[in-house]
Amino acid sequence: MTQQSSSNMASDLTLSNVTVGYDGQQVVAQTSFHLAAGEIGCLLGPSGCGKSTLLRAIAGFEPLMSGQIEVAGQVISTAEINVPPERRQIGMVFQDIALFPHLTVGENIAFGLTSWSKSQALERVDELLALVGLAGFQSRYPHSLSGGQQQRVALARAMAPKPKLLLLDEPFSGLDAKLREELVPDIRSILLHEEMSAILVTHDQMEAFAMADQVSVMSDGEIHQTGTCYEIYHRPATRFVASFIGHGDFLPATVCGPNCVHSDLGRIQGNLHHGFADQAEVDLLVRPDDILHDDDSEFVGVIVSKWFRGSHFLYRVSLASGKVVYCFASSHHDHSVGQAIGLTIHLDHLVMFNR
Ligand SMILES: Nc1ncnc2c1ncn2[C@@H]1O[C@H](COP(=O)(O)OP(=O)(O)OP(=O)(O)O)[C@@H](O)[C@H]1O
Repeated sequence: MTQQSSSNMASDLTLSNVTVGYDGQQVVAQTSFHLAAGEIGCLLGPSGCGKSTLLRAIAGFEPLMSGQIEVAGQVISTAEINVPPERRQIGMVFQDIALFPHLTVGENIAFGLTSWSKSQALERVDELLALVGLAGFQSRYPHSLSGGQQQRVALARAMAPKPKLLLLDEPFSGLDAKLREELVPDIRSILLHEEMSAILVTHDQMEAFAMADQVSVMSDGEIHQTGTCYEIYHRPATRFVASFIGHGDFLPATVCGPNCVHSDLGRIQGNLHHGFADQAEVDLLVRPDDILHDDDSEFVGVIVSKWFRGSHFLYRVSLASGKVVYCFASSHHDHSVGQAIGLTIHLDHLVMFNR
């Protein structure tokens, strides 16, 4: 069989009430999400929450206890059906890069192209090397490449046969922070260029934000929320998502109308209905970017700690009540711990949870 070199047809992925476990013990329970064709999804959560287990189930390495997985409308896993991994047309990239050390870069990338004609395989290798920024590296061996270059080759190898879906299991965690920051957006562009649907597993939210169109936030074997990066940060569906994503504090507050709340920050009028009853006692989520330093404001807080972040300062400030919150300030506003600074509140959509 010869393979056409036409562009990849991206596939969608649907998980419906998927439960997976080991030795009869559930590890991931009743998880559902849909990833549109050509999009990059992310499973984000703390260590041990079941991200890799779910990814391995999608790849076909773990059978389902119940539920269903579909790729491009075709059912590949249920409790009764388990299409073998090699017949799923799903590519994988792992944290431990695992290139074949005795094969050249070109041979590594061509490894899954045995059913392609030689000329098409060579063309595909050249195309991918150019795409991952390693044109001319065909004859090099893996040991002569940097970690970042090896990860690019691993990506090219996984993409070479044009899989329906690419699974990336913490592929950047072995790389240093600077390299990761450079590589992650590049890999996103490469996947978009190849129109390849992909799922990234990570516990690093900055990586998720830089890479994903859609993030599923997991804890203890459950997906708490699937949404865009903006949604999971600004509209967290659960307390766990609110605390796990970004910095933030919960302030005790009392509802004072359909889009109004009263707390230690005073009375705040939001711009969206929050859905809580009048006078309800709630916890209000306050992010660093909700409280800005403003020299002209009479509402003050006392700095209890500070971090210089280059473009800005992140302060922890104590309010009159003793509650401590984050405050965001431009990096020119270098104040000392113990100093009182003016604050303005920029909370327009109110995120609240029952107390
Ligand atoms: N082969 C296995 N047999 C039994 N239990 C397992 C097996 N693999 C994983 N587990 C357990 O399943 C749970 C979820 O593990 P999993 O590796 O899916 O989590 P994770 O979110 O990917 O964690 P990490 O980010 O640390 O890799 C953990 O409690 C783990 O100990």
